[in-house]
Amino acid sequence: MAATTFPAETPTLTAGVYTLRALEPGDATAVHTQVNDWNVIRMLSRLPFPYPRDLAERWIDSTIRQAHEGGAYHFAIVSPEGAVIGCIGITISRVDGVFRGALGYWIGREHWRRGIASLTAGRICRWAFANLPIEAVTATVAEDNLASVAVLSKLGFRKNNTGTQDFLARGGKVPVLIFQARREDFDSAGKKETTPSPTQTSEPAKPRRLVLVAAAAMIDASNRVLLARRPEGKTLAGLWEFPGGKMEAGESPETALVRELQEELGVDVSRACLAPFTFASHSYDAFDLLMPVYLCRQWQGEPEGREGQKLAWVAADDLARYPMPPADLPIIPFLRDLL
Ligand SMILES: Nc1nc2c([nH]c(=O)n2[C@H]2C[C@H](O)[C@@H](COP(=O)(O)OP(=O)(O)OP(=O)(O)O)O2)c(=O)[nH]1
Ligand SMILES: [Mg+2]
Repeated sequence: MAATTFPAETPTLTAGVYTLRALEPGDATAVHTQVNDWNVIRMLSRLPFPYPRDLAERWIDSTIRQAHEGGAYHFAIVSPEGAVIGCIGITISRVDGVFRGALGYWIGREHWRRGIASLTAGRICRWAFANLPIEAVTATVAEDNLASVAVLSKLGFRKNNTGTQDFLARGGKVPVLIFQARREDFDSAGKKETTPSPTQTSEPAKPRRLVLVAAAAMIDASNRVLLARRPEGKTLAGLWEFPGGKMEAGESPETALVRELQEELGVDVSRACLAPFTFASHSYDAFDLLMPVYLCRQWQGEPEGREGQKLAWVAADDLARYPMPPADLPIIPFLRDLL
């Protein structure tokens, strides 16, 4: 089903001046030359040292297969000059029915200390949370890998556990730190309200911003509800929402919703077909959301994701399987009762 589908290919992404793209057989020489370096390989658990050239070829083949199977997405990090200077990837695992991604990367030694790991790891995590049905990203690093500990901490990962792991190149077990990040760690809007620090409490409280959003539960002839996946780059990326958007100055909620449904889905809805249903009210970190939700059973045109967002028609009983913004959760039981 849609909430658990994985892309069948590794996409091409940009991170600053770098391009992240699927590995190709022609990358084997660059991969081999750079990874076959004790300073790089000692931090990678599954790689032997010395690293044979044909292993680079076989590994690249396996990355292409893994992407087709939805098991892992590995990217070559390509410099503006077109050189492969490192690799980064997310490997998917499923524990107790919950998908997670394990982040792994290496950067060629000549390219260290330029922030490339932070930049590309942040990019891959944001892509993964917006596009894969994962709940968390983990990263396991050798305890003496201070550079990676700094990278992960800066990105918002938290140390979750410790352990030991076999490191092939070091010939035995090495103490490791296991870091984890969740979607909200990469998204300020999704973060829980935090307790202010003592210095903050002595400052006058900032006025809260109220954001008015109009949204629709569009329901088809089979009583399924239309959900849209918030695309990467927006707040709450990767979460499934009711189509809609912010009311602009001077707009009524209905006018805003008719406009948003045309812009986002390419459907024509008449105001008479919008029936007030319920509302959501939620305090996000940065603003208070007030969102009237309308029912809509009639429109013209076939809804399509005009802003690159994925769409899913979801039966009431399946709604809970689609991660939604916290503001929307109280609405689900109402929809279940209705449908
Ligand atoms: N449309 C919609 N927005 C929701 C839902 N739940 C929820 O918390 N929100 C929040 C997310 C955003 O902070 C805000 C809606 O903003 P938006 O980004 O969709 O606004 P928009 O369509 O006008 O897009 P933009 O032009 O501002 O990018 O409301 C929901 O079910 N539907
Ligand atoms: Mg919107």
